[in-house]
Amino acid sequence: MTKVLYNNNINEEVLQSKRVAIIGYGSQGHAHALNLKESGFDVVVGLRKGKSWDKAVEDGVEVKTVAEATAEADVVMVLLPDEYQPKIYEESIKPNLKPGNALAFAHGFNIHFSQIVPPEDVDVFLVAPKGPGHLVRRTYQEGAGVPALYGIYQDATGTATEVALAYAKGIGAGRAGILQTSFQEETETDLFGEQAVLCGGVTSLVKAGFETLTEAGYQPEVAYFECLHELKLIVDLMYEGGLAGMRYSISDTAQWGDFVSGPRVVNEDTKARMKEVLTDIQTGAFAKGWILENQANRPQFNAINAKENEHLIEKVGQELRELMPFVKKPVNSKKKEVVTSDSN
Ligand SMILES: NC(=O)C1=CN([C@@H]2O[C@H](COP(=O)(O)OP(=O)(O)OC[C@H]3O[C@@H](n4cnc5c(N)ncnc54)[C@H](OP(=O)(O)O)[C@@H]3O)[C@@H](O)[C@H]2O)C=CC1
Ligand SMILES: CC[C@](O)(C(C)=O)C(=O)O
Ligand SMILES: [Mg+2]
Ligand SMILES: [Mg+2]
Repeated sequence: MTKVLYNNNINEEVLQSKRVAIIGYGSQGHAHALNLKESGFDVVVGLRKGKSWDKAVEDGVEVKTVAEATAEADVVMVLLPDEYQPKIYEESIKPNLKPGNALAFAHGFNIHFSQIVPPEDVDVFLVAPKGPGHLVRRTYQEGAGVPALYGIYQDATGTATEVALAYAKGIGAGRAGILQTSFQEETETDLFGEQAVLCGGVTSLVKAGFETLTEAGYQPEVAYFECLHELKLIVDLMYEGGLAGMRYSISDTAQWGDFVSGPRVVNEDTKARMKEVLTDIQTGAFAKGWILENQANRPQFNAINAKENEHLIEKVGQELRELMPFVKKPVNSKKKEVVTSDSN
């Protein structure tokens, strides 16, 4: 089995004498900055003036411009949206990097697809949490953590691995498990997971189930509870005990239906489509399309996003969630409004 590292395998001393700049204060940025700070590390956040800047100040974090934070730091973690990283790197990060610094990422996209080419005299590593930033923060506060991958692209100082592991421990990943990877493996598996299973796969499955029931005349509220709300409860059981753990709690009728009908819906044909998705990621076709979409100011992204927000499942869900005060309100620090060329 691959070696999994935990807190007691990692000596964080190497990071204690360093200043860490967290560039960006969104989903991942706020979690890394606050977790590292509470783990005892010296953190400065790099931002432009605006919503995130105000939020970071409110949270009691030291905030400077991206250029200033980079110039002061030994470790520079880039937690900007992937699509804006190359421009901000060229303008504000690269001119302020010093030999022996570490340049770090939470996703390998820009290094792997050569959108950022770092100088040879800095370390380059990734620490990629395998979970949304808001849960990296929430689980840390609860005394738990989200697992993370670490990978070294460039080791100019000879200490890149030590620093990366100390960083991963600082954000709480050592409570859940830290695995070694490469930039290629992290980039390709992360893109595949979010497209085929975690985000694209699940939303398509949920919508197809909801539409099948409502188009057959069943109440939208019943369809919402059946296909979306209960999904969390079922996935919680898988998280705790795998597929068998979930199957232990469901009825035998459900388990028989799982065995005979599941493969009618998700089958070899679905797997063939998944392989096509993976090929597009591996060849760089997906990355090229996403880069071009951004260069054109996201016409398709914005149109699909607007249409998705109008789906009946969203309207019904909003009404039902308002009647369930125990359901946590969505985190709204993450922008998802229409993006124009002036936004960044
Ligand atoms: N979301 C997640 O949970 C995960 C993300 N990742 C990776 O982490 C990285 C960050 O993603 P994510 O946390 O989703 O990003 P978000 O979109 O949540 O965060 C964006 C942050 O960048 C800031 N920003 C945007 N443009 C600029 C600019 N021109 N100058 C300064 N600051 C700017 C925003 O500030 P402002 O308020 O001013 O716009 C905001 O603080 C990506 O590489 C992503 O792939 C990895 C694992 C999971
Ligand atoms: C699943 C989506 C993700 O890869 C993540 C939260 O891990 C992302 O890029 O946001
Ligand atoms: Mg991911
Ligand atoms: Mg991702």
